[in-house]
Order: sequence, then structure tokens, then C-alpha cells
Amino acid sequence: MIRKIYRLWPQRGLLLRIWSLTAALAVLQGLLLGLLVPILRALLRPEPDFAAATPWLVAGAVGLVLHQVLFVLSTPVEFGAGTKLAAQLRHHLMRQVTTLPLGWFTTERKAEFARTVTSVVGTLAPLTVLVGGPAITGVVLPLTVTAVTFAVDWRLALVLLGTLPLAVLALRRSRRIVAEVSVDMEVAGNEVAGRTIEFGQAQPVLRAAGHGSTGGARMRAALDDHCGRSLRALDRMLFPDLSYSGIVMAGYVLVLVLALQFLFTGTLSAPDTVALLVLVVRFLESLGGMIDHASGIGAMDYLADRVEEVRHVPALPRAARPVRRVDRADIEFSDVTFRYERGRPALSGVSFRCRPGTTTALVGPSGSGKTTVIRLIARFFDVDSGSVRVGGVDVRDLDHDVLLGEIAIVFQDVYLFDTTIEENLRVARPDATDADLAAAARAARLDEVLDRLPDGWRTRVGEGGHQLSGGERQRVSIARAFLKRARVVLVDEAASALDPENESAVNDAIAALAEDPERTVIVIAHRPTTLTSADQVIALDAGRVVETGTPAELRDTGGTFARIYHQYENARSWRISS
Ligand SMILES: Nc1ncnc2c1ncn2[C@@H]1O[C@H](COP(=O)(O)OP(=O)(O)OP(=O)(O)O)[C@@H](O)[C@H]1O
Repeated sequence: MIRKIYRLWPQRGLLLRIWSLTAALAVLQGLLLGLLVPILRALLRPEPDFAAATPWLVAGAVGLVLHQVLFVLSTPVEFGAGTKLAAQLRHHLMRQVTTLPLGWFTTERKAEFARTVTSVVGTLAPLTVLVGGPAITGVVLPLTVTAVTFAVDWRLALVLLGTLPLAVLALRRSRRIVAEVSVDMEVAGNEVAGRTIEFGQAQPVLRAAGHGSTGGARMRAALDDHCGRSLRALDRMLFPDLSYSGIVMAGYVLVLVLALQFLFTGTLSAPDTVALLVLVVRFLESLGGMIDHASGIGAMDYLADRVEEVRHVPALPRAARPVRRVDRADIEFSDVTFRYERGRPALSGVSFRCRPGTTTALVGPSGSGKTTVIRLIARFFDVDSGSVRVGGVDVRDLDHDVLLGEIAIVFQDVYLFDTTIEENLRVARPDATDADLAAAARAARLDEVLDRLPDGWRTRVGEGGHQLSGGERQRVSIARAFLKRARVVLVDEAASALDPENESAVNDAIAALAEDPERTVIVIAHRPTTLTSADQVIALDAGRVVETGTPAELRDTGGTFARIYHQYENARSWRISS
């Protein structure tokens, strides 16, 4: 356990200092107790021999001072150590996720990662100090006492030594059960949290149905389940707790009986018996105290596994000698096949080429693989076979930062940081001048939005950008692409209807992006205007390219493109007439 936690931490200096001070204090305590043997031997006789006891008493006094000094030294090291350790691990995890494939960041994993960085690390770090320390004492002190006992009476030392593995086995069992129970309780806790949110949101419905104060059945079921699981958890932990205490107690009784028997048979002197009984009490006390920390140790085990899960996600493989320059921004798929973790291949044998200065429209029914094409260009994932090339270089051989520096992605659900519009644009190029910002805003038709907002560039957009409409957020995103001077722009056009002003602004902005002869634009197209203005259309179906050509060539073929084009046209005329 201690080794597992130790390996988990990126910087081990602080942990090492805390734990070595704790271990040193435990060894010193055991040795100080051991001094009782020569002291009692010298003093507990018909004629006490103070001269013989004096060096041991002096050694004891020096040992006590040393103990106090170590204790004073360890206090400031431990003070705030939990917070420092949490910060170290959090920084490490944050660095680690920047190396992961972007495809790893699904909604569930993002939530899980947020929980790991906040609550899991926040609980684990203080536990390593509050529980890790006593756990080390609980092992080191009994071992030191056993070693001292060996020097006095090997028979009793063997009994102590025999108690240790039995106690460790019982403790392990208890720890395993705590870990299992923790998972169970977390599932029940998440269910209660989910039902509580639902309960809050469903208040109008519940009240309309006359259940406002009594609550919904699902909420009650979740609470009952949580209560039931808690009681079962307590039941499950009771037996291992009792068996551990039983083993420790049996060890104590056995040593007591044997010590008295050795005393009365004359094989153990009275002073040694007294000293050994004191040692044994301390041995059992610190060993017995471990059960109080069993749940803490079990929790540490479980939390450490959760952190390990994130730490062991394989990073994107990096080329040994990555290419750091791309001359042209053309994109080429050669016989690409790709499958997500589960399911059938999302793309099979896909080949196409997009030249700089052109716009390519990707079309196809839902699930045909359009988004996957975009993800593979930005190397969210690596292909299973074939290759994706940007500027003639396989994206796996390109330096990842260079690749991402060339690409701008305009998602449907653009995420904006909870700060000003200006800061949100500067993410694309932190050293941009005001003139650069203004030019990018003009090209993306964001300037019209800024003119309307009372605080202009300094308008805060709210969490995720919710203070702006979908079309306005897309304009911010397109402005970022201009500012970044990205030579590859990948756009996922909003599938849902934008208001006419936003729609025409976003259309114009995408068209303006395509005017740069060095830029390659690929759009997942959902609007007839985008489809007709594209230089090339690639129609996908079930992960395969089924048509490639210009819009004019494909419009009257009766194929996938023609069908989708007419559907979009019909939807648009329906919207206009309704
Ligand atoms: N993260 C994922 N994990 C597993 N399967 C996925 C994932 N993303 C997409 N898929 C599957 O891959 C296939 C292609 O999906 P993709 O999102 O590329 O299609 P699409 O044409 O963009 O669809 P839509 O128009 O609905 O967005 C689908 O069968 C989809 O279910």
C-alpha cells in the first residue's frame, strides 16, 4: 500500500521526508522502551545498582530529547503537507492529460477526470499524511519491539512474530472489504445525487401531481437503496474488524500466559518479565490501533487506483523525429480504416484529397462518419490502417503542436471560456495586436455582434459562452481561426436552424475563410448554400466514400448528395413558409 502511494506521487521528496521522520520516531520509541530491560535489571534487585543503571538512564534521556527534536521537526513538515501533496498530484495529472488523444475526452471521462482531480486527489492527499503516518508506525514499531524482544527472550519474540502475519492477513481482508464497500457506496451516492437533481428539476411536475412534499418514487427508492447499502456495508465490515481485534488480543493473552509460566519456572527473571510486558503492551497497542485506520487505508487503496486509472491512459505515440514544418496545407486520406473502441468500423477504405484554396463539403446520413473524418485530421485518434496526411506528412510523424497550430476547428457546440470575448479570441494567438483582433472580428462578422454589446470586447460570455447565441459563438470560433492564421479549417456547420442574420453571417464568414489560397477548408455541410458553393463534395455512407465530385456534377445524379441536397432544400422552404 505504502509502495503504491509512493509510486503514485510525481515528486516524492515531501512524502519521503514525512514518512522517514515517522519511521524514525517509531524506531526510536521501540528502542527507548527496550532500555527498560537493562534499567530494570539494574534497579529491580534486592540491592539496586544505580551505577549500572546510570548509562542507560542517560541514554534514555538523550533518546527522549532526540525523540522530541524529531517530533518538533516533523510538525512543520506535516503541517499543510496534504495541501502541497494535492497540488503536486493535480499539476501532474493536468500535464498528463495534455498528452492524451483528444478522443479520450468523452463527456463521461471529462466528468470522471474532474472528480479525480478535485475530490479524489483532495481526499487522498491528506489521507497519505493522516493515515499513512500511523500505518507506518503500526508496522515499524511492532517490528522494532519484536527485534528488542529477541535480544531478551527469543521464545516470546517468536510469539510476537507469529502474531504479525496473522494480523496483516486480517487487516488485508478488512481493507479489501472496505474498498469493495467504497465502490458500492459511490454507486449508491451517485444515484442519490442524480435523483436529487432530477427531483429538483421535476418539482413542477411533482407538485402538479400533488407529490410536491412527499417526493418522487425514484428519489425514495434511491434513498432506501443508499440506506440499505450503508447498513449492509457496516455488517460486512463487522466480522473482519472483530477477527483482527481477536487475533491481537489472543497474541496478548498468549504472551502474558507464557511470560508468567517462564517466570515461575525460573527461565525469565522478574525485571525482564516486567520490561517485556511493557514492550508487548506497546506492540499490541500500535498493532491493534491499525484497525482504526483500516477504513482510511482501504479508502487510500481505492482512491489510489482511481488516480492510477488516469495515469495509465496511454499517451498519443510520438514520432522519434517529428516533422516540425508543413509546407502546404493539402489533406489526403489514403485507404483509411478506423474503428472506435466498440462497434463496426466508423470509416472503411476512405480515400480523398483536398487542395489548398478549396472548400470541401462532407455530406452523408447521420452516423456515416463525417465527424470521424474531422477527428482523424486533427489526430484525436490514430487510424487503424491507411494514412492521413497534412501537407504530404503523415499526421503521426508530425509534431503534435505543429499539427494543432495548423488546424482550427469550428464545432457546432463551440465552447467559450467564462471570460471576455477578447480573452476568448486571444486563446488562438496570445500576442495578437488590437488591429489583428479587429481584422479577425471583421472577417468573421463578429464586429456586428461587438457593436451591439454594451461592453464590446470586454463583454463576459458566461460559462461555456451561454450569454451568446449559437451563431454568435460560431462567429467567435471562426474569428479564432482567422486570428490563428490556421491553414486547415474544419467546420461542423450547425445542424439546427440559426436565425437568418446569424446564418448568413456564418455563411459569409466560412466563405471568407476559403478565400485564402493557402487555406484548406472542410465543412460538414448542413445547408444548401454551403453545398452549392463548395469546390468539392465528398458523400459518405456507412463509413465509405460513395460519391466525389463538384456540386454541379452530383446534383442531378440521384445519388446520396442529390438526395441530401433536396432534403435540405425542402427543409429550408418549409422553414421559410412556416
Ligand atoms: N466516441 C465514439 N465512440 C464510439 N463510437 C462512435 C464515437 N463517435 C462516433 N461513433 C460511431 O462512429 C460512427 C460514425 O460516427 P460519426 O459521428 O463520425 O458520424 P457523423 O456522420 O458525423 O454523424 P452525425 O451527422 O450524426 O454527427 C457511428 O456509427 C457512431 O455511432
